[in-house]
Amino acid sequence: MNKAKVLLEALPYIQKFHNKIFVIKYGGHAMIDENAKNYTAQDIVLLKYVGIKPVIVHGGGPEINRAMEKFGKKPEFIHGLRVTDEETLNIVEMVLTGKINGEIVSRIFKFGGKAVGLSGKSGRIILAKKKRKFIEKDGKKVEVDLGRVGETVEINTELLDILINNNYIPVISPIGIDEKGDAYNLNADTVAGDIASALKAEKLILITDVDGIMEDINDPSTVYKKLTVSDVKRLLKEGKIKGGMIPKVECAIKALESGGVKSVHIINGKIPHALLVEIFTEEGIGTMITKK
Ligand SMILES: Nc1ncnc2c1ncn2[C@@H]1O[C@H](COP(=O)(O)OP(=O)(O)O)[C@@H](O)[C@H]1O
Ligand SMILES: CC(=O)N[C@@H](CCC(=O)OP(=O)(O)O)C(=O)O
Repeated sequence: MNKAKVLLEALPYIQKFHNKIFVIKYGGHAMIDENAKNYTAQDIVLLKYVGIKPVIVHGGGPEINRAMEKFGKKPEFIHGLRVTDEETLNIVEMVLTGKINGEIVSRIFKFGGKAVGLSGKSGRIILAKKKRKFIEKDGKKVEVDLGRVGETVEINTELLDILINNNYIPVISPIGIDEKGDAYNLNADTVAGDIASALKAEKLILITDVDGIMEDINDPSTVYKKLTVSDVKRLLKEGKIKGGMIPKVECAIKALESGGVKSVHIINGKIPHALLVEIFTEEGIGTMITKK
């Protein structure tokens, strides 16, 4: 394709999204190598340069697993949530806030962007409380103790508004704080959805390691380009959406139905510049979910 044509195709989208907030959740599975990390950071910087306001929420599940193993601890998950004892919480904060957050900030800086690294504790962005989790056992609902796993009580946008309005790119780790000042480990997808709703974001973009939501999880050619909330609810009921994709679509539904977010996108961070292709082309590259 003619290079100028490619750029011109982006023009209506650049106009449409000027000054709009995009919350981008950068998942641990998408942070695979230097190239993939560079593409994502470059795309975020370009979004900022064309007048979009990106806000980054990151995960880092695989790196937390590796760190836990180094400390002789075995990662354990219940319905996709990491069982988090005190020692694990320290490892989670060390890896997410202490390492990955700073790396993303540096990489954005390397490509010309001004990012500010924060945990959800900073400025009390994520007011959290302990999450109570119930599972089905022998046909009965029983409570399981996930330790220091939290859920959002409230997102405080004050600090984020200041940063966004002064042209910074906030980069947030999914650690919350409760009224007493205790820290909690939260699922990064859920946090991204909550922050997107609180900021009244135009888009919530989830960067992961699969091409989008697939009809058949083993066949990438079955990726859905566009889905509505009711399509997603049907796929959930049919058991076609599993594992780590469940919290993603749950937060997508919540952000679209009650958060005022216009669209949620699930894209593959391993594809070069997937973010730009999804946002600035008609056909996109991943799955776009809308309310109707
Ligand atoms: N219908 C589906 N379409 C695509 N992926 C699916 C589907 N159902 C389950 N998945 C799984 O969800 C995973 C993405 O979630 P997860 O591993 O938690 O990613 P991340 O670390 O990026 O948050 C995929 O790798 C895939 O195995
Ligand atoms: C409670 C809980 O499970 N928290 C997650 C936080 C990181 C995360 O969500 O990372 P990904 O997006 O890379 O999966 C965890 O400890 O792994």
